[in-house]
Amino acid sequence: MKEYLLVALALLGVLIIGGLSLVVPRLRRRPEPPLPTTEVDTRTEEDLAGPPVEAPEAELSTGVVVEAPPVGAPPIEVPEPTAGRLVRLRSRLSRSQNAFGKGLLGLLSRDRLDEDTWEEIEDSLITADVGIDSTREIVDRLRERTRVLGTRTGDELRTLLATELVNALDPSLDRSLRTTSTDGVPAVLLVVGVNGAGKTTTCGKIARVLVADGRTVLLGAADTFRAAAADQLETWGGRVGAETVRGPEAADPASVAFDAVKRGIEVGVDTVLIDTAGRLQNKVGLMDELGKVKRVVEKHGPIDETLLVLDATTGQNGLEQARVFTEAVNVTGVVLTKLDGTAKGGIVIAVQRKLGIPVKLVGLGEGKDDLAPFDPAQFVDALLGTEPLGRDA
Ligand SMILES: Nc1nc2c(ncn2[C@@H]2O[C@H](COP(=O)(O)OP(=O)(O)OP(=O)(O)O)[C@@H](O)[C@H]2O)c(=O)[nH]1
Repeated sequence: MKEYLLVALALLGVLIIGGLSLVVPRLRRRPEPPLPTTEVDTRTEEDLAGPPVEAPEAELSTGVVVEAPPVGAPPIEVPEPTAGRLVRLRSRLSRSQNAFGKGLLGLLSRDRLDEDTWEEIEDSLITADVGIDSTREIVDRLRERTRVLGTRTGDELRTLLATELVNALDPSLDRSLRTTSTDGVPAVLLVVGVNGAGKTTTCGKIARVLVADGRTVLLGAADTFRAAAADQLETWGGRVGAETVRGPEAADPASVAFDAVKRGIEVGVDTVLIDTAGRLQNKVGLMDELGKVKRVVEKHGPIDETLLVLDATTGQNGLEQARVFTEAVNVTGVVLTKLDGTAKGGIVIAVQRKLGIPVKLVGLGEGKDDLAPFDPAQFVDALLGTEPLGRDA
């Protein structure tokens, strides 16, 4: 009996030891993670921040800093494509539409186009800021054509008016933006204009237009007069993943512009967009400052595009200020902002005629993508509140 008890105890001991040897290693081993159903993001904050941004050489001398997008920044936006924007935003021209569409078309559809009616048509065009010379030309041609063609129906008159307005906008002008890099050197766009015209906003919107079209962009905050302008620009850039080069407050705008292009060459972007200040006491100061920005930037290569930003609501007065800029730098295109805020859409015609420079872009609101490439036929259709009449739109 005693032997049986000893054998049973020995067997029990063997069983316990065997069981433990199976269980203990399992307890020690870390449990296997469950098989992931989706990819797990194992990146650290450093990984997310991307490769470290090298400080440009110039930082040592001028204090210019490159702002990389902050860690944890909101996701990069994909702006809407630019094709057809003017058509989509045509309702923004509703104030001008009343003057042109309702006013002019109403006059033209009167039973008798007598002398008084023609005078009223002339007045309407002048009131809409078309400018005296252009108005005379448009009305003379309309009178002549209605007489020769014996045009009477509303549709025919509308077509004639539209044709004359499009002609006054010279559809043959080149309105493309030169934004493609050549031999690894980015295209450089300088944005000028009086303060408050919408320069910084326009720079941001252009950056979005370029990104939407697949370009890489770097912004240069050479408006060092107003500290908030650089912050504003940086916010615009950050939204579409574009770097901003800025300097300390009241830094030399030319040195910031220089460093922006230098950085653009280093990182190999397609386009460098430079925002400038317009708040200058007098014409000489403005000419000096912009002239210097131009000379210094051109040490890297020629400036590809100089855009003059004009506020459409300032009408004919804005045109006088615009002249100062055209004398200081070689303006290659006009951006007419705030067309949504005026009934005087005719200013586009006056601007082109007076300055002899094509309107390339129009601002139609404060929204991020409220900037459209300018197209004369689409613009006239929007002004008249009509559908395209078989012209190239
Ligand atoms: N309604 C409307 N507002 C616009 C348009 N473009 C710009 N603005 C507004 O105009 C105001 C001035 O714009 P900014 O871009 O700061 O002007 P700025 O020329 O850079 O001004 P400074 O930096 O002071 O020289 C802002 O409130 C913009 O939102 C537009 O097309 N339509």
